[in-house]
Amino acid sequence: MLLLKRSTDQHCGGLWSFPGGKVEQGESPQAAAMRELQEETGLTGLTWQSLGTHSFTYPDRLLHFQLFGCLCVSLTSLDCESEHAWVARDRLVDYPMPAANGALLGMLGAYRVSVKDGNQDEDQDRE
Ligand SMILES: Nc1nc2c([nH]c(=O)n2[C@@H]2O[C@H](COP(=O)(O)OP(=O)(O)OP(=O)(O)O)[C@@H](O)[C@H]2O)c(=O)[nH]1
Repeated sequence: MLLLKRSTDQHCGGLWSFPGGKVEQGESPQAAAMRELQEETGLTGLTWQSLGTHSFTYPDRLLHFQLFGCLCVSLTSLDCESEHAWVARDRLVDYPMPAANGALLGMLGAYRVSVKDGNQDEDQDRE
């Protein structure tokens, strides 16, 4: 899984978060996820899966999340402004994240990845 370290001037600054951001007017949640991934990491995601929705209230804002999983098959375009880390699913707990992410991590349990490559199913390690 790809995590980005939030800059100190952002909401939840200094914590690790998934690539993402706010949906713009007239944009679908998946289109927003694809755009934010591209803007924040330079990557293009494939085989997008919706993993569910979650609402969380911070002291200063109410947020509605829609979480997607995708594969990033080619990493040659990786270009993150912020510090980033590729983290195995079972190590995500080692990275301090915003309070809302507790539930998001639970939703990742529904994410199953396999890439059809000829007759073989391969596990993909860049989620
Ligand atoms: N991208 C992202 N945002 C998260 C996560 N968890 C979480 O609580 N948030 C919150 O979701 C909100 C939207 O994220 P964002 O700040 O990245 O969105 P953005 O890039 O469109 O906004 P900006 O351009 O104003 O910084 C923020 O309040 C952020 O703290 C997460 O895992 N990833």
